[in-house]
Amino acid sequence: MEKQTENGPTTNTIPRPTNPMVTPLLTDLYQYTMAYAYWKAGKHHERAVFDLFFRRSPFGGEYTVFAGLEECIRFIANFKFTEEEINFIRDALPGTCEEGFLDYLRQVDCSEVEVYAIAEGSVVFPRVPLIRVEGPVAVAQLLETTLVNLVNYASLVATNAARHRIVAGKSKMLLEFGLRRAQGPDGGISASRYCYLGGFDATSNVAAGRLFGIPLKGTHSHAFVSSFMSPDEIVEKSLCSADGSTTCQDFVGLVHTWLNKIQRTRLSIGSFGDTNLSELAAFTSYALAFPNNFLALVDTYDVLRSGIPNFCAVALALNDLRYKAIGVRLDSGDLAYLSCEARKFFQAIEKEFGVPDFGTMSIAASNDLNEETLDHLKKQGHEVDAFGIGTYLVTCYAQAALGCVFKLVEINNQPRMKLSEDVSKVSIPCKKRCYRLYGKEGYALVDLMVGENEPAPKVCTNQ
Ligand SMILES: Nc1ncnc2c1ncn2[C@@H]1O[C@H](COP(=O)(O)OP(=O)(O)OP(=O)(O)O)[C@@H](O)[C@H]1O
Ligand SMILES: O=P(O)(O)OC[C@H]1O[C@H](OP(=O)(O)OP(=O)(O)O)[C@H](O)[C@@H]1O
Ligand SMILES: O=C(O)c1cccnc1
Ligand SMILES: [Mg+2]
Repeated sequence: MEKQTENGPTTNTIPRPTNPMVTPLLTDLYQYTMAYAYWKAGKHHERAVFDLFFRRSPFGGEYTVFAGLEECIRFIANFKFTEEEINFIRDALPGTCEEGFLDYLRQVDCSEVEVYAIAEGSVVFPRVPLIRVEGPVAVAQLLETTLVNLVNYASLVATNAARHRIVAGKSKMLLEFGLRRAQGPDGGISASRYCYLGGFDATSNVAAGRLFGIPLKGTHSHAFVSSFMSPDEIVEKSLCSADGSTTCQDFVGLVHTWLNKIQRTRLSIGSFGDTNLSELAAFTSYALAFPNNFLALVDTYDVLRSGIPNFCAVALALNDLRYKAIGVRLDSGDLAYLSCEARKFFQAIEKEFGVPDFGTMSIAASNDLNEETLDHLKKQGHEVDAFGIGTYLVTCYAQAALGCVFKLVEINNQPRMKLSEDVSKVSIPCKKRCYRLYGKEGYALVDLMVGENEPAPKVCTNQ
C-alpha cells in the first residue's frame, strides 16, 4: 500500500517512525559535514560496516534489555529527504559547498543498506553488536546519531523497568505513572512504551495506550478527594444493583449506615474516632460514578483513622448491591506498615461482616518508589499488590544514559578499529557473528563473538 504523507510518498509498507520528529535531520551537524566530505572525496559509495553497541550495562548491573529496534527499522526504511529538508541542509552547510551534493542527497535512500540486529526485547551484554549496519559510508554515517538516539533511552528505561520487575516479583502489578515527570512529551511516550516492554503491566499514559495498545490503568488523585466539602454535595444518591434487580434510592445513607457499623465494631478492628466526612463524600461519589471499578486514594487526611474506614464503608455498601470494590492506593507514609495495617483491617471486616474475599482487597502504593524502596519494602514485609512508579523509573534517576555507540568496523572489506588510551574505548574490528551458548540445563552461559567467516562454535557431545 502506498501512502502519501507530509514527507512525501512512502516507498514500502513499513510505517514511518512513531514520532514525526524522527527525520533525516534529527542528527548532529557533523554527520552532514562528513557526508559532504565523503562525497567531495568520491568516497561516499564505499561499503562500510558499523556496529551499534554499548560498553557497560547500566545501573551497575549485569544485563541490558535491548529496545528501540522497531523505530530504527521504521526510520531506515523511510529514510528520504524532502525538498524542504534539502534546502535547510543547503543553508546549514558552508556556502562553499557544491550543489551537486544536494542532488546526491535528493536520491539518497537506504535501499543499499543492510541491517542485522538482535531481536528487540532480548537481554544483551556489553560489546556485542545490537545492530550492524552495512551500506554506502555516507548514508550509514547519516544514520548514526538517530539510531543511537532511538536505542539509548529505550534500552535504558526498558532495563530500568526490568530491574523494578525483578525486585518487585512476578506476582505484583507494576504501573507506570511517569508521564508528568518525564523528559518532555517524547520522553513520556517512550517511557510508557519501553517500560511495558521491560515488564510493567500497564501505564496511566493515555496517548501511549492508544499508540501501542498498552493496557491503561489508574486511580484518582488527592484533588478529587479534597474537592469535596460535605456529603450534602451529592445530589444524585440512587444506585441500581449490579444485576439491575433493585435500586437503592439513598446510597449515601447506606454508606453512612455501614460507617456507623464499622465504628461500633471498632474494638475488633482497631480504634478510630470520627472519619473525615468530606473524604467519605468523595469516595461515595466516586463509587456512584464507577460502581464496578471503585477504588480510593486513602491518604489525603489520615490513612488508618479516616481513609481505610471510609473506603470500607463505601465498599460494604457496594457489596450490598452486589458490586465488588477494587481496593485502595497509599501515596505517603510508611508503605510497609500502612499496607499491613490496611490488610488487617480488610481481613477483620471480612470476618466481622462475613463478606467473602474482602480481606484480599487490592492495595496499591506509590510515592517516589524506586528499586531500592521496593527492596526495602520486601525486606520489611508488606501487603502491597500493585506499585505505581513514576519519577525514578522514567527519568532513569540512577543512571542518566546508556552509552550506546556506533563504530566503523570495516570499509571496503578492510577491518577498521579505533585505538584509544582508554582500553575500554578500543573498538573491535570486522564483521562479527554472535552466538549465545547454552549449558545442558538450558541456561545461557556466555555470548561468543567470532569473525563473519570463522567457523561457528560446535556443540560438545562428549558427555
Ligand atoms: N517502609 C518503607 N521503607 C522504605 N522506604 C519507604 C517506606 N515507606 C515509604 N518509603 C519511601 O520513603 C519515602 C517517603 O518520602 P516522603 O517522606 O517524602 O513522603 P511522605 O512524607 O510520606 O509523603 P509526601 O509525598 O506527602 O511528602 C518515599 O520515597 C517512599 O517511597
Ligand atoms: O512518586 P512518583 O514515583 O513520581 O509517582 C507518581 C506520583 O504522581 C502523583 O503525585 P503528584 O504528582 O500528584 O504529587 P505528589 O508528589 O505530591 O504526590 C502520584 O500520587 C505519585 O505520587
Ligand atoms: O492513576 C493514578 O493513580 C496516577 C496516575 C499518574 C500519577 N500518579 C497517579
Ligand atoms: Mg508523590
